[in-house]
Amino acid sequence: MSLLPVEEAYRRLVESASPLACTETLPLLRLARRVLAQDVLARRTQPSFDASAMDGYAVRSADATAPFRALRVVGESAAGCAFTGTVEPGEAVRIFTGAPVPKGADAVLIQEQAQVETDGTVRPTASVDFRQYIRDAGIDFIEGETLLANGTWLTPGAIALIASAGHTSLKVLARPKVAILATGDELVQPGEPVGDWQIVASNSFGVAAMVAEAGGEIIDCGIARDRAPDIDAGLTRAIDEKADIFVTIGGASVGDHDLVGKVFAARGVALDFWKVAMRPGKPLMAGRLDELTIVGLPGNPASSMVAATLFLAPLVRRLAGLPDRPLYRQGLLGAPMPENGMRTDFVRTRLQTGEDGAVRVIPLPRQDSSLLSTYARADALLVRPPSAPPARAGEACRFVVLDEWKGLAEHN
Ligand SMILES: Nc1nc2c(c(=O)[nH]1)N[C@H]1C(S)=C(S)[C@@H](COP(=O)(O)OP(=O)(O)OC[C@H]3O[C@@H](n4cnc5c(N)ncnc54)[C@H](O)[C@@H]3O)O[C@H]1N2
Ligand code: MOO
Repeated sequence: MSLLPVEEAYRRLVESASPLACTETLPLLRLARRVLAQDVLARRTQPSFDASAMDGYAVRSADATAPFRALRVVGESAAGCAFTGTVEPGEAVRIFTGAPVPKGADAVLIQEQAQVETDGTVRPTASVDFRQYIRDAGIDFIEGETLLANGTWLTPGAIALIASAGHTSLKVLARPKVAILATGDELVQPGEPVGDWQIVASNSFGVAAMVAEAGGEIIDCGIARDRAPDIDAGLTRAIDEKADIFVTIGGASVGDHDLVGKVFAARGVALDFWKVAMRPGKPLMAGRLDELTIVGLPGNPASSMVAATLFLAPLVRRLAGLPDRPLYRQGLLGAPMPENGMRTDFVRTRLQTGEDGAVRVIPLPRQDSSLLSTYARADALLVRPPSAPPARAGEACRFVVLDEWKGLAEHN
């Protein structure tokens, strides 16, 4: 099989995917980072009464025009406790922010513009306009109004709006379930004794963190030995647990112990592609087994993380119903780059924002795909297209931010 261009692999694996049909009903405190699976209509009007926007006095605006006369304070309206009488000419009602404006009053005189006399009356020191500092009933929303449409990504603001509109729980899209299986005789779980020739399985944890951030739910299938029945059992578990995506790590290349592809073939996985023209991450595999999407990540740590960044995380976001996040950004090369080979090179880099506001993309010194120390230090992947000619520092380039929080908080 020839190497598939990165863009074509993205089209096939990510762009062809659509949000899951599964929904669940969740309470307000669990709605963060979810996507609505229903329209949200206001169950009430907010505010349901004319409310004061300031602390002061509810007055008739005609009474607050020069020459100012003292007004008799006939009561108090506080938030949650209304004055039920009527403000007559020459009268005022002490009022606080959020409190109902009493009948008769048509403006709020802020207390900074009210002189309290020794006899308890108040004298305006400035005029107030008709309806000044009054929030009209329904100014935020009106009962029955559609506030949020099906498919909306629930931001903290949206969740507050939902609560205000009188809802306690809502229907949202289920999170895609992503089963992750590490493969390899050399792997031990973190915390287990590491024997001769062994290493700690690390990729599954990096990939799981990425999947969770993209809105997925993890099914940890642990480590499979380099034996077909072990890998097969992982796949069976993914199916039994109704995973939407089955991710394998390692065993994707051409070695005698790289069995993932063989197991998939034996199980009837329809392989869409194997091997993408990228470095690192070349032996990436994608296919389907009925409703299950299969993603075979390469084992080298940087390879699996880069492939997961470019394909798996966007796929999870798609299934979760989240908006696509633009992967590629523009910057300037922070160092000269040599001519590139046939695969798109994703170079682990630091980002630096100059005084001119431009983001400079600076390659880290050691790029071997086994190096997690380099990967973890990187902010971004510099994209070097296939066969790119040598480039000078300062030339325009594209890069992929590895972690939105780290990458953008520090550099945009
Ligand atoms: N003759 C060839 N050899 C290789 C080729 C090739 O085209 N021809 N491709 C190379 C490339 S590129 C990559 S990438 C690797 C990927 O190989 P696999 O996907 O089969 O990965 P493994 O061989 O299982 O492991 C590679 C490496 O990564 C370590 N590993 C595996 N899983 C984990 C894990 N969960 N956590 C941490 N580290 C892991 C493993 O111990 C190996 O050191 O193949 C090249 N070879
Ligand atoms: O693609 Mo491999 O990922 O070059 O190390």
